[in-house]
Amino acid sequence: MTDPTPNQATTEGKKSLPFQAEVAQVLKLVIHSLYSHKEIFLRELVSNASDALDKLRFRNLTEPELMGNDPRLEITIAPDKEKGVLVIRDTGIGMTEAELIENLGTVAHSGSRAFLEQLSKAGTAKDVNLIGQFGVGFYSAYLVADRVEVITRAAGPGQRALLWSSDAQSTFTIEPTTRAERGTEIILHLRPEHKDFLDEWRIRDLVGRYSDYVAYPIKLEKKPEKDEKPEQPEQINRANALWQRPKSEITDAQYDELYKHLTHDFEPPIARTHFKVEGTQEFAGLLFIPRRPPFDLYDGRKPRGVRLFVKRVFIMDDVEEVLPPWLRFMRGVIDSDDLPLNVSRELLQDSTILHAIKKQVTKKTLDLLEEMAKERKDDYETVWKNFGQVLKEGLALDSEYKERIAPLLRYGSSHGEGLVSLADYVGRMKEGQEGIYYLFGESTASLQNSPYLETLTSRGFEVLFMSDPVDEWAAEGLREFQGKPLVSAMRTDLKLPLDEEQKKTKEEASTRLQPLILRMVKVLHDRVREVKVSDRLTNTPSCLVLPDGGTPAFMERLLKERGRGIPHAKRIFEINATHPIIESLASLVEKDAESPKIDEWIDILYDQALLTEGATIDDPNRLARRIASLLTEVATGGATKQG
Ligand SMILES: Nc1ncnc2c1ncn2[C@@H]1O[C@H](COP(=O)(O)OP(=O)(O)OP(=O)(O)O)[C@@H](O)[C@H]1O
Repeated sequence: MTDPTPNQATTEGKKSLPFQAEVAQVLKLVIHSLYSHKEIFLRELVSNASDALDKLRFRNLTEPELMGNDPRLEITIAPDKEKGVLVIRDTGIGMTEAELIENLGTVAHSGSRAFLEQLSKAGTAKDVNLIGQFGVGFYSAYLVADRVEVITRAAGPGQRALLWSSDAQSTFTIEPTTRAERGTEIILHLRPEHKDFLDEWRIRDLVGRYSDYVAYPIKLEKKPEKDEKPEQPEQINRANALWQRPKSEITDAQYDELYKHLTHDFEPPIARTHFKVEGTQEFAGLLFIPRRPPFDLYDGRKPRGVRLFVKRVFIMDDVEEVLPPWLRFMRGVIDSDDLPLNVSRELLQDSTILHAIKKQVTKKTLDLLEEMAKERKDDYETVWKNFGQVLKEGLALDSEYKERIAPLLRYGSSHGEGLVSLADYVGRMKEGQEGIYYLFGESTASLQNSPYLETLTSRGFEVLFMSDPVDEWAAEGLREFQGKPLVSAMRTDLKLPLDEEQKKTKEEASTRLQPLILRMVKVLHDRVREVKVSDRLTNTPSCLVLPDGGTPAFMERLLKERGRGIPHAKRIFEINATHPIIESLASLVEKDAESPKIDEWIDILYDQALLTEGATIDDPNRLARRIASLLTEVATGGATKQG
């Protein structure tokens, strides 16, 4: 490091000093960068001003002479279109000469050093884009200005005002100047192509976007036109970081107002949690659950809605940086005191601080949901109806949180109307019941009449109804609850307990129906994996059940519609030995194995089972013709030929 030597006086009282080599390097990059977000300069300079005000307020506690009789703590932005100059002024701590040289002539602070390390790794100029990923504090002024002047006067009696100036070549100058009040003024001589930063609306927009919650008032000072009277500067930020204040001081209406401001929702949120985490990382959080689903919940774009602030300065609003994707419906604010302001998105992703924050925020969100589920059941049902689908994704995506998500799940059930929790279910389980039965299909209404329920409900076993596309995947992720496995009522391995009598009857039926089973295998061999006697049916003649690892028909169809078709696993065709159709068919096979009716009926039974399973049939017209012909036959009591 080369220490600048403050002894090169040129004209009276004016010193010209070289920048430290690293600063020169940063400046060169800033100036030549093609970085598209040049606007961040304002955020950086306002944040420096806010830091300077923080420092003053803090030191003034023990050195009240610093503030003296000027209690103003504020930031002013003053555009001057005539001169092409933008001024950012604060009434903060200011800088002494030594500080000015140290702070604006060397790279001593963490951000820029890390930036330079990144650069040396990436190989100098080739990666000018890096600058885009990285704020560089004060030097970002040169993104838009070709010359920057800093007028500063350190707080406290007896301090001199100084003017620092540089056009970002290899040197800067310092000279005495006049300034009546303490604080710092950054004067940006904007390059011609960046004169738009002098527009009032542009400044308002940028302050609103990045610095709305900076704790001090940010005022816009308008230069009066020739014949106009000067106006009082107008405050253009809210300066009210509600989340940093104690809960006891905040009303519901204030919380709701902030929520509406952040989300543009016209309804208040259904729930909120406001917390401060202290310890290794310090941050404040204020999270809301919207009453209705935000429009971007399923559109595949990165959801935005939880804003990350560093010391009240907005950094980004990528929900997924602070919460897992299955909590993407949350809205609100996280404000860290530990993250560096000028950290890049890429660095953020690797940041251990951010990982720790994400864990805590996830925990706080789950705490809120749990509390609602226990204490505000009706509201929780609304939350569940709106966001349950998203929350369930967590079962498959994040095994770490499975145990916490499981008690929050709610399903329709054969037990009756309304939603039930897994804990309710387990509490009602029958003796000898091995698992938590569930049935997957298009809607609760269609599931209620499903043949797959027949035996289960007749034995008094409750069955959960799952009708979200994500359910199958989620149930597989969950696998069990309180030691009870989740068992699909459609699966082949249902393992219903059979008593000796039932076992005997089933074996006898299998033997008795063997010729029919063989015939069915012959007719359906390319469509089903196996034909067997069922122990799950009571009123329905036949059904299709899933082999291990098979995907339910509804899901297969959905995936196909989304262009992500998967191979179809052949089903097991189960027949109900006591059903009159099966009995008649079996005796027909015995008496008249040549009858063309046999194969036709088998086809019809198969198509019917497909419909019950929720699948589509290849040729609905053929099925319709066959049913019509069967009915005609019954109606006429004769032998009409089928087509
Ligand atoms: N408005 C100001 N008033 C007083 N001091 C300032 C002001 N602006 C900058 N400084 C001083 O200059 C230093 C360098 O500023 P710069 O923005 O480059 O980095 P930083 O703010 O220290 O670092 P980082 O941006 O990583 O937080 C600051 O640490 C501060 O001491």
